[in-house]
Amino acid sequence: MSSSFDLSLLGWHDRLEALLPDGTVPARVARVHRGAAEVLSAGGEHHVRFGARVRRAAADDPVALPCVGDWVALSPLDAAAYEGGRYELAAVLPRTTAFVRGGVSRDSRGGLSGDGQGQVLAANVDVVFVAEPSMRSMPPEGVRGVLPPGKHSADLGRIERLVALAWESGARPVVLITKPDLFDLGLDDLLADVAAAAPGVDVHPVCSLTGEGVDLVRAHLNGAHLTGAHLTGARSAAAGTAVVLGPSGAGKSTLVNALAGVDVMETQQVRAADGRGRHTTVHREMIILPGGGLIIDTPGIRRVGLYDMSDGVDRVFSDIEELAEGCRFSDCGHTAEPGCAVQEALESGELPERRLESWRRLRREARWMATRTDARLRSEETRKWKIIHKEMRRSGRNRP
Ligand SMILES: Nc1nc2c(ncn2[C@@H]2O[C@H](COP(=O)(O)OP(=O)(O)OP(=O)(O)O)[C@@H](O)[C@H]2O)c(=O)[nH]1
Ligand SMILES: [Zn+2]
Repeated sequence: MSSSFDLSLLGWHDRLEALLPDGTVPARVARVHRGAAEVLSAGGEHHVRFGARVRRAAADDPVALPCVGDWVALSPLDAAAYEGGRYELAAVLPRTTAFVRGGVSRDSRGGLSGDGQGQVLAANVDVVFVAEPSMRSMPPEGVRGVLPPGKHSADLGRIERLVALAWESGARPVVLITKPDLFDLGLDDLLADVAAAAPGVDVHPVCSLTGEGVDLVRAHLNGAHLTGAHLTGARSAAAGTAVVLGPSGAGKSTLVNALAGVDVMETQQVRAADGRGRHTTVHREMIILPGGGLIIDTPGIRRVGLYDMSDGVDRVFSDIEELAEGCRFSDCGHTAEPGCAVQEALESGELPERRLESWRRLRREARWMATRTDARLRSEETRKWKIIHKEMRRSGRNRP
């Protein structure tokens, strides 16, 4: 536990300095266990327990629980007070962005307001790389038969969903078209289609095998492209924090290896016949890149595609939202209503049918997710109270 870190390589910047309580030491959470965390401070790696204030806050609202990516304040402990640790985790510094599952909304100023039931999966992520392979052997869901040669099979709906999630978290999405070497013909078409599906989002091809485009990815992490409002005041060269989302076999681990310059993650040989990878496992939750910047990769983040994204959906489909403002009726369903600007755009070809359907599907899904999360939490709550009541009855019986 001795290697030390230059905190700016972990993304520490001046604005955070001002938020640090007196007498505490800054650190970044690399991993969380029950009631404790592994953190990186300038002095090295520490295992720290949550202090009383952190535990109390988390009992009121799980969103207050420290999570991977959090900047935290450590309080020194004297050796007698706590054997086995030199610090305790005294406070979580305000988050700039957060991947949250369930029960939390973002207020108008971008802050998080929990309803006591959400869970933060990763905090202070600046960039979300959405990896989509340039080709794959299987036709997209619902499409039967062999794909015509030269026509790409990128899943635009999936890209839209992941970009929506990125916006929802407060981070900036960047779409990476992986394995471009397997599909040079038609790559321009693919890039154009993806750009149309994710307006306002950078789209780059990146080949982890030849290294082409990897520097561009790195540049997004090294502050060269960091322009988000939440970063104003930050040193321009501050190292960025990223997550990589995308389907299994998209080449996420290979890309992280290429960025890190070493095999931090195990990748498997491509199955030559179909270009699809086999599932690979994660070995570390936070990968610190040599040139600065880091990648957070946790099981929770890997499943993030399943979670709530209602605001993000509105943003990724801002073109449709804008069109809808031109509809005659404010509650227009965009089907057969008179004066529907969305239908007009569809007829003129300005709006692809696929995109409107994707929007409808994701909105339905986001709504369904929200109700399902609520239902699950309600039943968990009921179960918890049943246990508590049972224990109260039992301890009542045992009383002399
Ligand atoms: N041709 C080519 N193959 C690549 C490229 N990048 C990755 N691959 C291969 O694609 C396969 C899958 O890559 P991984 O990095 O394991 O994919 P992943 O997205 O991490 O997959 P999961 O861990 O299952 O989520 C591996 O066999 C890689 O060698 C690329 O740029 N070009
Ligand atoms: Zn309409």
